[in-house]
Amino acid sequence: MTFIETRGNDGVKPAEVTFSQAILSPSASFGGLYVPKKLPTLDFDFFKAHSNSHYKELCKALFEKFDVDIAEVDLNAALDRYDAFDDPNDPVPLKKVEDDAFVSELWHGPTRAFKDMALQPFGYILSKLAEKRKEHYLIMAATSGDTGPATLETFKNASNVKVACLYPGGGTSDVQRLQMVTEEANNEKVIGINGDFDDAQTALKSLLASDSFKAKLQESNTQLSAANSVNFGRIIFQIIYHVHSYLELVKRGEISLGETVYLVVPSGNFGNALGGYYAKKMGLPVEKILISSNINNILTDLITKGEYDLTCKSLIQTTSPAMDILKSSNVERILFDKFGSSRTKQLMDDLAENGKYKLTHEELEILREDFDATFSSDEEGKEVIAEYAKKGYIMDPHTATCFKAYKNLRKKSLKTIIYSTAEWTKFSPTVCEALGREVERDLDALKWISEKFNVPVPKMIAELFEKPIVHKTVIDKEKIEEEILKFI
Ligand SMILES: N[C@@H](CCOP(=O)(O)O)C(=O)O
Repeated sequence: MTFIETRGNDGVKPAEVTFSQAILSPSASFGGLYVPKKLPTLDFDFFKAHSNSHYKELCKALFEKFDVDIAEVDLNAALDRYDAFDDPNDPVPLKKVEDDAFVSELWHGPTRAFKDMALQPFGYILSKLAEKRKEHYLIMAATSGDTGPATLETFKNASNVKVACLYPGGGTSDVQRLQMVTEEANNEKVIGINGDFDDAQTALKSLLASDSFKAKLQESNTQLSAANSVNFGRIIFQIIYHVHSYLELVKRGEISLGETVYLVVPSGNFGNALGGYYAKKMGLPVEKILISSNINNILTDLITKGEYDLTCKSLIQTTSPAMDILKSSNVERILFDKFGSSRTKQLMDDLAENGKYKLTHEELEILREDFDATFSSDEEGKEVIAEYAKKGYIMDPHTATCFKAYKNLRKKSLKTIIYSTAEWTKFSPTVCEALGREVERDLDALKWISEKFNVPVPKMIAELFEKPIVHKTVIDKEKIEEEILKFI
């Protein structure tokens, strides 16, 4: 399997690269992204053969289909990281919350968010590749709260790798921030910026595309890669759990093989939704992917009106900070898949030059064949948290946004998989507030919810509040490059 570029080729970069090249050097021509040249197909026999497979076996089978240039022994070792999840036999539990709705809990890994599903094995693979090639990499990450901790965790003390993690100062939950600023590994640097996630990700993308920055890194014998979902190494792992959750429904007799389902995906940078889209395109029986957002609802506008307009929006802080994003990376991969590289480049150029683009009526119709979208306010999210807490199910504010999509967007009465992207423990004050109790400190909120609903607080979250703050740097975005170079 080779990978091609969403905005076409500039004649300087190779027009096609292998998987390992794409993940080590994820910046494609004209600031584009790498995508598979041709997606493999998953047929009825594949699904039947894997209806009882362990999650790791399914991963291996999917990697085989993608035919990527990663040694089997390394893939196996990477997948062994799922053994440290809450239940190694079932790393992605599926919980029934309604007769026709099932929550796929993607957060049972070490940092309690879905990012671990991809970043745990991806971190092993990337560091192993670097080691084997005797190369050294700076891995950059921009985070609105969950990617940062997961990146730091997967690469801590890894060989041949350093990490620079950018987070918006004041733009994450306390637990998310503590997960980052208490990280002690000496190959990692955490940098708060005076700005929002879009500023952090814009800085990351411009450094990825900057020849002068890369030349400066070269002086320290270092190359540049990224841990965000701009890197296809993240996306490949984010296809698998969609297939797994579907097969789990079949296994439980909730659906028969071939029956279509809805997927409801809380979305910011769109990597999780893209994984669902690729799974659908490869053959997973999915009726539609329903996108849920918070009031930073640019994805809703795109999918319902065909408009992507940054000029009339500014980023608003919400109680679901991981989705406080307006410049959503992976929409570009969908545009490429639907409309090809020259149209994608045109739309991305429009966005860069004018801050907006508009799809034609026909293009919108094509997009809506696979997607529909809606958004929830913080208040609506809290109502959902309270409603399901009464039934004994505690969820985080990102997952809560999904229920409006589940209730309002389905045109057919099909079974529905709702993706839960983070554990409630990362947002306990919001959950407490939703349940009618005001608390000031995370620790009090964690204790109260845990006792009242008999849900555990994982050790890594409880311990955070005792740990020393290691990373105190908070800078203006103009200083990011300088700060990173000091660390290399
Ligand atoms: N929601 C993310 C933002 C980065 O997304 P990614 O999937 O591209 O890494 C976060 O929580 O950091």
